[in-house]
Amino acid sequence: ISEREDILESAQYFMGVALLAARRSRDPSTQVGACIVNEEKKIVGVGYNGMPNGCGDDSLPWRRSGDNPVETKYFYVCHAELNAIMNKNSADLKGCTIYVTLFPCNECSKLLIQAGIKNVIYLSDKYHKLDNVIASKKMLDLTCDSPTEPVEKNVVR
Ligand SMILES: O=c1ccn([C@H]2C[C@H](O)[C@@H](COP(=O)(O)O)O2)c(=O)[nH]1
Ligand SMILES: [Zn+2]
Repeated sequence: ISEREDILESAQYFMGVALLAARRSRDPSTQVGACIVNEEKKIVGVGYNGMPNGCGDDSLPWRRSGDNPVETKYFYVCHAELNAIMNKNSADLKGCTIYVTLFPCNECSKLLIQAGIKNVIYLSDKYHKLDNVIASKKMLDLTCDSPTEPVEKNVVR
């Protein structure tokens, strides 16, 4: 029997899990998935962006803009990274790697850092010009073991 040559590399596999999680998101504009992996390369938490538990899928707004910010999604939505941390099935996340389909915002980076996550591998960096993402990168550069890395898009999709 000949050896298979198209086996997924582990980074592609974990980003694939993050992409699958993102498909659960009800956000009409940006769906984000996150997959946290420990040092033994085991998945310990998965999440996607969504409204808080118990708030009901249609009770809060999904719109991006409006005269009243209370009528936009931003005050309500739980980010994928927060949900991946909250869904963790392991006591602690020290030394873990997170695979995330969108570069984490500053608030998520603070959570990742405080949880002990040491590597961030991402797919899209579409908000790289925003101040919150610039600040996020500064914090991750100071705390991560290796520089935050993009995954080759064409290999994952
Ligand atoms: O670190 C992050 C940053 C953003 N998200 C989520 C939050 C929102 O649901 C979308 C962003 O919506 P836009 O319409 O593109 O502004 O992404 C996240 O989960 N993690
Ligand atoms: Zn965030």
